[in-house]
Amino acid sequence: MAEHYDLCVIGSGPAGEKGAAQAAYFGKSVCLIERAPKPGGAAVNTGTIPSKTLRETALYLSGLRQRGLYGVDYRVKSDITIGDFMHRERAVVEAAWETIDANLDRHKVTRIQGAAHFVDPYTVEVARYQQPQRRIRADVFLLATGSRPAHPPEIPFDGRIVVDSDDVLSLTQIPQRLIVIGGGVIGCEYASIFGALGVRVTLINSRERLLMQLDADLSDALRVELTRRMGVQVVLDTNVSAVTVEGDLATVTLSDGRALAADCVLYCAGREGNSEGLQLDNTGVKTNARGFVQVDSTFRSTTAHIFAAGDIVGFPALASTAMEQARVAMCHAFDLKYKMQMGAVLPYGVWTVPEIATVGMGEDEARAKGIAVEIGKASFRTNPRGLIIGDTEGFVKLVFTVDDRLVIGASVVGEGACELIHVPAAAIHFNATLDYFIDAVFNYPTLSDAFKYAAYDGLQRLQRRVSRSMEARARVT
Ligand SMILES: Cc1cc2nc3c(=O)[nH]c(=O)nc-3n(C[C@H](O)[C@H](O)[C@H](O)COP(=O)(O)OP(=O)(O)OC[C@H]3O[C@@H](n4cnc5c(N)ncnc54)[C@H](O)[C@@H]3O)c2cc1C
Ligand SMILES: NC(=O)c1ccc[n+]([C@@H]2O[C@H](COP(=O)([O-])OP(=O)(O)OC[C@H]3O[C@@H](n4cnc5c(N)ncnc54)[C@H](O)[C@@H]3O)[C@@H](O)[C@H]2O)c1
Repeated sequence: MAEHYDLCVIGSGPAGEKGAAQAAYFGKSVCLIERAPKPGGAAVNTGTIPSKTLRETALYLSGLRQRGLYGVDYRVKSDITIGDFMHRERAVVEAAWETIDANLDRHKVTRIQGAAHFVDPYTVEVARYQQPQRRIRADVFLLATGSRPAHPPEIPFDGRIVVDSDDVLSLTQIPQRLIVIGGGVIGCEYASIFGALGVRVTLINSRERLLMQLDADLSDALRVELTRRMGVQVVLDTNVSAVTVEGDLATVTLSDGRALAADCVLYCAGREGNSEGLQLDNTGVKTNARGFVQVDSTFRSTTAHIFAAGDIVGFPALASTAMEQARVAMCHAFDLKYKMQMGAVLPYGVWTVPEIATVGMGEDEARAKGIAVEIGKASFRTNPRGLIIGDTEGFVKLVFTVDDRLVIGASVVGEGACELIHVPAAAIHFNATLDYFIDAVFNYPTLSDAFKYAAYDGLQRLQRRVSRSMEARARVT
């Protein structure tokens, strides 16, 4: 006979864990099914936490973060092994497993290990390793099965020489030459990490800039830093026409005919939704061509009692948003009148070297939409804290409307960007104008203080606009 729960969650990544905890907190009986032996999904096991830990390790061991202080030759360790590189990653991942286990136990969530699929809209069957299948019935389902790296058939993935962002964590040695295909977030982050370790990295992107979703000045700053500080060769506006492997050597042929050789190729050009094994055709839940589940603004799928959150619904596909989407979904599923919508102001952090973070509307997007905006910028070069920590290339940028000086966007490039961005995020949430940054007092010496100088710069740019239009009017009359 099938067991029955108020809620059945499939997947224990950020969306599954937080959705389960949300419903359980409000007294619902919850069962969580996870096919992997450990919880946490891509965020803990293959994506966010491993890559961010490796970044810290690479920055520490290479001494890159301190080179602004002690010179370009500064190094903590010269022969970095894969063991050095991976040691801390394992420790952090294991600590994250414990945190998730404790959270689910505290909320009395029933855990089942196995791969779930639907047999009808209210019943899933769980295939378990060397154990009998188990049937679960529930009033509400949360699909939180995440995404996986896209594997185009023409790329000869072998998990050793041609790898995706999951396999890269199992490399047995640090490559000497690495080709990264894809200048999106994953490609740029791993190019930074391996570049910091001293690996000869070539980063290939089919688009004309890295991280096309960012303002051009931000992605240009990243390209310049990758090239200048880490010797990464950035190839833009170029497609890959073939990847071949012979012995221990990979060759990547570019659309312009060039052939590049390397001992490792990391392919990271997009992800697709983990929906195909769920047998959603037994439920009426609709997906798109890339396997992402269609949901409305409450994260309800095309079948009323089945919700979906996190990477399985596609954009923005971040751990940060996955958790919130799942909480919102559960509030609607059980009418909890608690958190009925996502926050409107979503920060976005990219853990490249340098770190980049944005919030709200970018300058380029605002101008493309015909919104009259001005910007204000301040460099870490003239910021005392920037000088102290040796980050003189970083900067902050505010985007605001010309008419009423309403701050609609902000970005930060440099040390601490992903933390600093929460300052303008709060300002945008509370509809602050530029005057907030003019009036606020910031600790000294801090990088946050740069926002005040960005606001001053914004005022000066506004003033120059007024002067220019007065001069133009004077010329006409
Ligand atoms: C390299 C990399 C770096 C990243 N860095 C960041 C970052 O810095 N910041 C950020 O916010 N986001 C980052 N992300 C994105 C983030 O990891 C994902 O957005 C997040 O993990 C999505 O959470 P989720 O719960 O939707 O899915 P996942 O974390 O993918 O979890 C889904 C779970 O469902 C399980 N599952 C799938 N199918 C079944 C089934 N049929 N039965 C049972 N279980 C099943 C899987 O085993 C998995 O454990 C990164 C991703 C990658 C790949
Ligand atoms: N810091 C973070 O928040 C973070 C970090 C990593 C991943 N993620 C998540 O993972 C998702 C997937 O990231 P991604 O980098 O794999 O994909 P992406 O879609 O962000 O970027 C893919 C890039 O590869 C390029 N490309 C595609 N095919 C190519 C080819 N044949 N040759 C050369 N270039 C090619 C595309 O033009 C694009 O610029 C992100 O959208 C994000 O949601 C987030």
